[in-house]
Amino acid sequence: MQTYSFQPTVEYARQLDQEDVLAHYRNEFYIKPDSIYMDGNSLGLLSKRAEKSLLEVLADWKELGIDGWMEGKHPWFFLPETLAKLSAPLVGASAEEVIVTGSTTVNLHQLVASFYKPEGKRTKILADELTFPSDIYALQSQLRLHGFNPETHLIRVKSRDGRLLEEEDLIAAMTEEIALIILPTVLYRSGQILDMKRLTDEAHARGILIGFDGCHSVGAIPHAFSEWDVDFAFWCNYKHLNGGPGSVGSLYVNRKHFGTLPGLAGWFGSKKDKQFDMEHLLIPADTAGAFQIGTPHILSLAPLIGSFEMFQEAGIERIREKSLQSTQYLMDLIDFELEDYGFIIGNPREEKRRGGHVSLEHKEAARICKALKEYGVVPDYRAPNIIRLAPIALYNTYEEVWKVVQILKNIMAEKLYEQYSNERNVVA
Ligand SMILES: Cc1ncc(COP(=O)(O)O)c(C=O)c1O
Ligand SMILES: Nc1ccccc1C(=O)C[C@H](N)C(=O)O
Repeated sequence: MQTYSFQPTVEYARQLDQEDVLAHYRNEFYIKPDSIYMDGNSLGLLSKRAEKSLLEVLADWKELGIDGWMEGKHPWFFLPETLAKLSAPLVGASAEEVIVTGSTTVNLHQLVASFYKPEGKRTKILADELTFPSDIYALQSQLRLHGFNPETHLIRVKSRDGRLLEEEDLIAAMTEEIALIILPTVLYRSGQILDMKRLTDEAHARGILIGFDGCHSVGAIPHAFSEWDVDFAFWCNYKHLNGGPGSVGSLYVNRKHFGTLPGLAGWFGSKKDKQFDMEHLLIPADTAGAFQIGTPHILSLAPLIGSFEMFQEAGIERIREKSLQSTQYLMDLIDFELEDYGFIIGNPREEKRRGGHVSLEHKEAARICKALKEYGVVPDYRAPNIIRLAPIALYNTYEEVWKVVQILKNIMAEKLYEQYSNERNVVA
């Protein structure tokens, strides 16, 4: 890639597209004509390879029935492990430390049930006030199961500005009353990346275990969970990883914790060769596979085969490089074109603190999003005032980014958003 040096012209967007080493991946996705999809951070688009692997698994079911478990093109019995091997490099882990299973919220429940061990004064869980609500609900219910009051035992670190979290504030809250810390890798609204290494070091220096919710980072930025010595993590595969609505999620358990009994046990956590002995004594896998519960959702795993292959081929470093450049380009265009219209860029500007989406704030955000949809752009809205825009490295072009800003400028200049109510729809 040439050095990036912002110019506002469409010719410059086209030049960036010509230099884009990942450009050919766009043809591998189903892209709706006359629509610009900027929502791959919420639900990634379908790729032809994901469709193909799903159809292959369906064909195995059609042909083989029960024998698909061991004899299919992608033997179902090992699919969570096969997919773990393909995706472990995305989080900087070994294959055994990852398993593709459950969903984000279920995996959080499993990991808290396994690693939250209140003892003496150390009984509280530390999280933050900006985290995704499902995580908070899960933590509150886990505390209740242990007989604690979430009001006193779930500590939510405050944000100074309602957008970002300061690592110092998180560290200051790591007191001797904290047994476990759960934080996002990337915040779902502002797109801020937390310094996972620093937070892990500080937690461990105080004898606290730490786990991360990687929903908004895995597939968008590189991670080094094992090198950073993170205790555990969990994430979904339907956003940046394009696994399809409700596709199976993933979890990571640091190998130093192998052997920890799963808090929520089930027979798919067994050692593979023991599972069908059907003994009433669980012999757990000696890998992250131990944290599986029941039968894998094979049809919701299948698209991940094709999708993960693409990530392996494209490489997360190249994906991050393009993502950084296209979000920078988007911010530069916003600064240049939309100065007069009351927008605030709410994500951090520094490369090492920003994830894969731009968080654009405006008091009319809900209806600006409705107008964007009407004019062919798919953004997403997060109440009360955020428009999230994610140029995705594998399928969005720089010219699309350029067009999005032109469309937005027209919506603002002509006040086209005024035709809509400034309220969210049922799903965002
Ligand atoms: C950061 C974060 N955590 C948790 C969830 C919940 O995931 P799921 O509904 O797949 O359990 C989401 C998205 O839905 C999310 O963005
Ligand atoms: N699971 C969903 C189902 C329906 C609509 C959106 C979602 C999301 O994942 C939203 C996303 N977690 C977010 O960051 O807002």
